[in-house]
Amino acid sequence: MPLPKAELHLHIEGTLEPELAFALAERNGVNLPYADTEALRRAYDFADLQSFLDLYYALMAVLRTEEDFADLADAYLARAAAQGVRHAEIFFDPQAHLARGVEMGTVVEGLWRALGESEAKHGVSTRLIMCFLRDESAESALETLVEAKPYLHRITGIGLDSAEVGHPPVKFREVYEAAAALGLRRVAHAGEEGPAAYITEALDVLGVERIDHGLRCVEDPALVARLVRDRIPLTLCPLSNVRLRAVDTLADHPLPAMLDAGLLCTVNSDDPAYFGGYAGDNFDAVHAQLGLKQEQLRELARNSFVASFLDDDEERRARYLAEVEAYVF
Ligand code: HPA
Ligand SMILES: [Zn+2]
Repeated sequence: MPLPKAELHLHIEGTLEPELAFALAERNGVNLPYADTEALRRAYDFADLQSFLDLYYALMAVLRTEEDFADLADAYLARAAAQGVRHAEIFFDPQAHLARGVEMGTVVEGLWRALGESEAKHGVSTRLIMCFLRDESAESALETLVEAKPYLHRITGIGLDSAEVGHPPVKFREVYEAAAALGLRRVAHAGEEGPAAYITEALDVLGVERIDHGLRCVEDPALVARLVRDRIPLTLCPLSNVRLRAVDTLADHPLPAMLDAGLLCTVNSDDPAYFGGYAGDNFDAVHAQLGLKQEQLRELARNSFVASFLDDDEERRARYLAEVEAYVF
């Protein structure tokens, strides 16, 4: 039995495995410019975040109907459950779908078909987090929030993703204020490729409660001290960092030093279909290649539930935390 954990940094569009991409392409009459799944997998050789994002957005062409989004999410939840994920807070990128003529309702209700039955079917509780694309305009983000208003009963929070450098958090001040006024929780990607200053800005200007990635905080000791003091969670994604060349090899990843510094680190998969592994695979990799001890893996699992948005269900959080403490490696 795998270690129980929460996954807090997971883009549902990044769980599109080549096999499902081809199946959905056929169902929807979409032509993919790859001969087969092997040829597609060979394209997963990324130089940086942008080269990944180009393929990530292109493959979304196969996602058209509620059924497609439901199948995508259900496949993820089945895989996650098999790797010990008990709770998943799932990102989605509505602008990438709206731009292709797929409506907000198709995306949210499609995802919800799978999320709504996830507990009964997979034993995984879920939350949905709507991300804005930071390389799109602030106006577009505000319009997207308006489009989402009929579906806010399904959406726990907002996030910020896509190309980071040159798109600082302050660009999205207004939409984060509007979302806060609507009672939405706030997170943002910061310090993946962008500088540590973007992490500080996300905290100060956007009022985020968690930082997605946050890897580059290590370049700013005063920021590290603040993150430790304020118990700000970081949703790290080790295998993603290797595949997108944020670190040279997994052995170079600062996770052990970050844990030693007292940072509230969590380990997540980001875009598992593209980056070589789901949540449990990331835990296995930091154990095998970064030398994290079993008790450090338990700390990461504990942190994942502490950092989760289970504040509306403390009884459940306590149950999950008890599972972590009782786990025998
Ligand atoms: O790792 C990521 N970083 C930024 N944007 C993203 N969108 C999907 N995955 C990512
Ligand atoms: Zn991400």
